[in-house]
Amino acid sequence: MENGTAEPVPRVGVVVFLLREKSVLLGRRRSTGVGDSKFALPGGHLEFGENFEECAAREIKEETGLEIEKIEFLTVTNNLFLDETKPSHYVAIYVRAFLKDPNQLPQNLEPTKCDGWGWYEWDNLPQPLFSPLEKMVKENFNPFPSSS
Ligand SMILES: CC(C)CCOP(=O)(O)OP(=O)(O)O
Ligand SMILES: [Mg+2]
Ligand SMILES: [Mg+2]
Ligand SMILES: [Mg+2]
Repeated sequence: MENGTAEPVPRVGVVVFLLREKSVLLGRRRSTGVGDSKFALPGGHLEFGENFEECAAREIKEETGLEIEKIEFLTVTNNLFLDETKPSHYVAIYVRAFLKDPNQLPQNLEPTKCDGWGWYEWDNLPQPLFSPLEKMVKENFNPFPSSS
């Protein structure tokens, strides 16, 4: 069917593994959409005209106030949320990044969408995880540079 109807279409999200030593930044989502009350990486919808790095930096700034650098593409996953009250379909572009200032603290700038941000050891992640991240962890995905 043509897209003129209210038919849902796949959307693109850029999701950021913001790394600090052996930890990643996670926040518990308060979402009217997908992943409500699950721990998830920061990130969001790719907006028209952005490249992946621009989207990552913008979403991190919007959500946490943090300035990031060394943004690098890692992988892409196809995520179907067909059982949700409002079915959705996201292609998730995963990047990793680092803090420009390692001492900068995250702020919760969107308290209606997130309970707050925290650094969590990759080997000791909180539960429950947002399903796309849960799947990557179960498949032993490693977001860290090989040298680390
Ligand atoms: C679900 C995810 C892969 C893409 C959308 O992320 P999000 O709901 O955090 O989007 P926004 O930050 O843009 O509101
Ligand atoms: Mg956002
Ligand atoms: Mg977001
Ligand atoms: Mg957004």
